[in-house]
Amino acid sequence: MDNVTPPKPGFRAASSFVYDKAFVNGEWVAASSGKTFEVLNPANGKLIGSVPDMDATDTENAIKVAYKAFQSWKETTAKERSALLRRWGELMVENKEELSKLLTTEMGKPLAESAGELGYGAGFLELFAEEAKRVEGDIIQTPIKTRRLLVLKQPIGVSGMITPWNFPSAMITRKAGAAIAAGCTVVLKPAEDTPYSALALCELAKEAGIPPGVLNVVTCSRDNASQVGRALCESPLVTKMSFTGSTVVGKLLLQQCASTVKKVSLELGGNAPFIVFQSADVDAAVQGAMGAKFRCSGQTCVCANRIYVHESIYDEFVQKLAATVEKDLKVGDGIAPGTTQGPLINKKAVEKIEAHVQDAVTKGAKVVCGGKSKGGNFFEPTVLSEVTGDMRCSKEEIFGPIAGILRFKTEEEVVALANTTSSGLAGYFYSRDLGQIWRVAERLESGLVGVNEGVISVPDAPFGGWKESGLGREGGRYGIDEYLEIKYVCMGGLN
Ligand SMILES: NC(=O)C1=CN([C@@H]2O[C@H](COP(=O)(O)OP(=O)(O)OC[C@H]3O[C@@H](n4cnc5c(N)ncnc54)[C@H](OP(=O)(O)O)[C@@H]3O)[C@@H](O)[C@H]2O)C=CC1
Ligand SMILES: O=C(O)CCCC(=O)O
Repeated sequence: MDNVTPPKPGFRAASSFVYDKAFVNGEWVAASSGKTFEVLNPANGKLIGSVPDMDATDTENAIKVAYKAFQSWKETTAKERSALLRRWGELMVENKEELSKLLTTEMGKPLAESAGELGYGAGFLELFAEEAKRVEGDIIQTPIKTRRLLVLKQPIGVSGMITPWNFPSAMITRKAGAAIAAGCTVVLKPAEDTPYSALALCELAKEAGIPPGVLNVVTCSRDNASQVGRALCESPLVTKMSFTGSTVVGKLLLQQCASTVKKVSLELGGNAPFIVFQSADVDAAVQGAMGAKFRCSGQTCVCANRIYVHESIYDEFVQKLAATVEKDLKVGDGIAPGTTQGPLINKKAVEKIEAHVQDAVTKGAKVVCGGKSKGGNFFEPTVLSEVTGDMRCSKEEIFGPIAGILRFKTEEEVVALANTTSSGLAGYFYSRDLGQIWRVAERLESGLVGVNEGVISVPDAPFGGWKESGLGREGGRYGIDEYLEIKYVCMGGLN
């Protein structure tokens, strides 16, 4: 593997954050095959650069490095790990402007959203810097006088991670921050579309003083993703696997992890209901739907997917949502000032959204606004009325800027409809009836519930899904548990 000299540390321009090698053992390395793959800007199709197309052999090498580093990293104190994580987070904030430009360039979301993601991502490092010091064991009351019963919490070991393109920075710190705080080491594969944000984070981790081998990033193309994933899932040296992405890939990785009985965290697809009850403040619900639906051009796993509106306020809601979409949303290159809707990630995503609109219209939905591609990877933010449960946009995760609006009559009916899917990530509802707020919050079958709020993610709260939306929790004080093993120690022979 040939090493390259990275640019000098300190505050710098976005272009100097473009690292074109993978990061293993604190060094910038090429793929052992010498192969690379191209990364394109989704807004204009222009080449950003090329990064190593690593394979199973490179991954196994990175795993060995991480395993070796784990032997010393697990012996560090929580205070030491905390200080390094805190500095890593501070560096993200200090370089937020330039990192945001890089993120927008490779992923497409508007600059303001990229800056928001950088702040959110740095927030996980701050949080886990604090939580590192709160990993505490227990001394249990003993039922036998000559014994003392202790519970220790220890780092689980080398943690494999696979992250998606929609949050190329925050999904890394949400996972790696928790693992490193717990005393684990990391081998991470970012998405093919967005390796640069991951590599920039490696440089900042190095600058923060995180030792070689603790954080390793293996880049690869979509063609190599399955062999890299398999190497992580099947390695006996990797004792934890964490994935964010589609449900279909999550299920595959879960099967692969069975061979070594790894602890697995999965953050998978959603199909979030967004319910507007009769008592709701309709204007507030419209604003909530704008955030829940159109953030990241609809490409988040917690985006509102099925918008159920009570029949008595249906027409008012549809008209107000469409008017707000037309007034407030501007499609364009995320780098351009004023853009609120960047491109979708690639052509395949645009084709999927077009197919959803066509399917809905064929089955009786009406296009209230939008509905068409705008060329390249751009798609008009779209509001569809008269949507029904048999349409693809109700049954599948849309992952794009289509707001499909369904009618309902009763609370009982809509809660049952909301819970009909195999997904259970996020759910939202607007109501001013206190009894209803408690009932519905408790009855929705999802890991996250927004009550009179459309954007609810914060580093401090647990994030994760029920049913086929996932396993485990990230963020908050719960996130670090995923990277810890519990050990019961029985001390006997005492008088
Ligand atoms: N929960 C969430 O936040 C996300 C949900 N999705 C859902 O998935 C749909 C498709 O998006 P897509 O990007 O294809 O999602 P994927 O699940 O394919 O991608 C997520 C990550 O998994 C990797 N990956 C893909 N196939 C494998 C494999 N066989 N073994 C190991 N790793 C693999 C990807 O690598 P590579 O990029 O190289 O393919 C990427 O790093 C979206 O429309 C959306 O519905 C997508 C992204 C995030
Ligand atoms: O789409 C995702 O996987 C992450 C959602 C971002 C968030 O709200 O944390």
